[in-house]
Amino acid sequence: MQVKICGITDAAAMQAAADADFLGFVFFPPSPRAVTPARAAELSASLAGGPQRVGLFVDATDDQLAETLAAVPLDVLQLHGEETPDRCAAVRARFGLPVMKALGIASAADLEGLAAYVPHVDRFLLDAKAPPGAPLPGGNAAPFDWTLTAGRTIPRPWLLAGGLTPGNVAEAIRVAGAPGVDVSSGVEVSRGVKDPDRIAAFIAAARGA
Ligand SMILES: O=C(O)c1ccccc1N[C@@H]1O[C@H](COP(=O)(O)O)[C@@H](O)[C@H]1O
Repeated sequence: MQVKICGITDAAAMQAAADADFLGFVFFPPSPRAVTPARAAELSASLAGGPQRVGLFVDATDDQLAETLAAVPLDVLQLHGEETPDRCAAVRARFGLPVMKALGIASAADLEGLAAYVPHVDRFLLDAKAPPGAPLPGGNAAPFDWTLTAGRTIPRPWLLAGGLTPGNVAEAIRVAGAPGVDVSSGVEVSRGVKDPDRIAAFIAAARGA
């Protein structure tokens, strides 16, 4: 079971998430979890081995990606906007890093859309679609119907995201058949502020599922 804790902004959250497989830094300024590349580098400096560092970008330009990567070493690029398969291929080729493509899922038809991405991405992150009027394309504490992925073969490694919490993650894994999970809001005390105890509880619940 792979676990990603997304939207890390402080050292206490970094420490609590040290047992996760992936840590996410949000490089999308409108997010309450956004960090500068310099801040992410500072936080990363305390990481000896351990989780892979994921940079979350939303329709980023090559310049933004290059500037970020010049400041902070990242292991995975999470593309959480409207990036097309061709754009994923171009990012992967130019920056030489694994690409995790986030896609909003609301129906079985949305899952059919994964096929076009398969040759160009290394992993999927299946999230809810942003609720109407939401200011962010993700990180909205919104779940999708977990039965949509039940019994289906997803043609790449994948993480389940959207509205997960320490209290529902075990059930989500069971129903969705997910091999990994990703959380942001569900381990926060207030929007954008992570709670180390909830992070630890989430990792334990996911691993125990
Ligand atoms: O977390 C954010 O602020 C964010 C901003 C823009 C795009 C994606 C974002 N977060 C990602 O969304 C999933 C689901 O979040 P939540 O657990 O429902 O709050 C999260 O795991 C991030 O990968």
